[in-house]
Amino acid sequence: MTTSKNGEFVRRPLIAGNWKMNMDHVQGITLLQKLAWTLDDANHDHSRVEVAVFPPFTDLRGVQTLVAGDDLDVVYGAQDLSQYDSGAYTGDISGQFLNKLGCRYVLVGHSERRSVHQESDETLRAKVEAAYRHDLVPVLCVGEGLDVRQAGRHVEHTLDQLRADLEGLDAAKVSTLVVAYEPVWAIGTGEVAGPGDAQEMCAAIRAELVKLYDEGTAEKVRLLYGGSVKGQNAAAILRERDVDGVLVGGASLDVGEFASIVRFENHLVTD
Ligand SMILES: O=C[C@H](O)COP(=O)(O)O
Repeated sequence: MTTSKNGEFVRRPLIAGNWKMNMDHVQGITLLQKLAWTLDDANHDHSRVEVAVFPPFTDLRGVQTLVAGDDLDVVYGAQDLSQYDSGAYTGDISGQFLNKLGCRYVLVGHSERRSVHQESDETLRAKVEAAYRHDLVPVLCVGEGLDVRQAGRHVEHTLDQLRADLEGLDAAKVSTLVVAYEPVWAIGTGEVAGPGDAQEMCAAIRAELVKLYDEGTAEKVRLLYGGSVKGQNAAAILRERDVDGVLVGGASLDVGEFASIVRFENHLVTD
């Protein structure tokens, strides 16, 4: 996490909670309400560290109503979107609908979409474009599996995904992008990549963005790490220069744990 001389963050950190297929719309509201109270009690400064949740589609209307009704500073996004805007695509959700539900972000290419739903880079590129068409900020997820890591090809593999999914996208759009590096072997396994691994990949991604675009653009892109992040390891990861936030799965379902990740600055000195 890069800070300027006066202690301000150069890029506003983003702490994102991906609820995956957990929390029905009633449970989701309760979870979000408790999170907001907990952060309020801790006097969390949302203008300094942004907090986003990614509930299932069926929760989004309830989340929108709660956020608007209680004037919460927590923002939210969807876990996926269709590459198409409307039409005969049974089961798919248009970015237009997500925009109307007040979503700021949308996950694109989460490893569970790539593996369970076989989403190709071509599809993901179209989804990134669809997100921008509907004023949603894509959180593009990239990362390698265990076999690739063991073969020592993790950087090459992850940068290949990045290039493929961003092909044709202009610098103005990319400057608002969020990229989440999630090594698949660390997702939901308790196996967390070390802060050094997170930094190595985030630095490589930023260097690649400089090559593809320019330094000014690359410096604006926020890079997150995801994979078994908990309250106890978040600060060490977030201390790394090129890591601008975290994408949290399991621990985002536990209010105390997630709030402690959001409040990582409290642990920066002691960890
Ligand atoms: O989207 C979140 C990631 O898949 C990480 O999940 P996890 O924190 O449960 O390992």
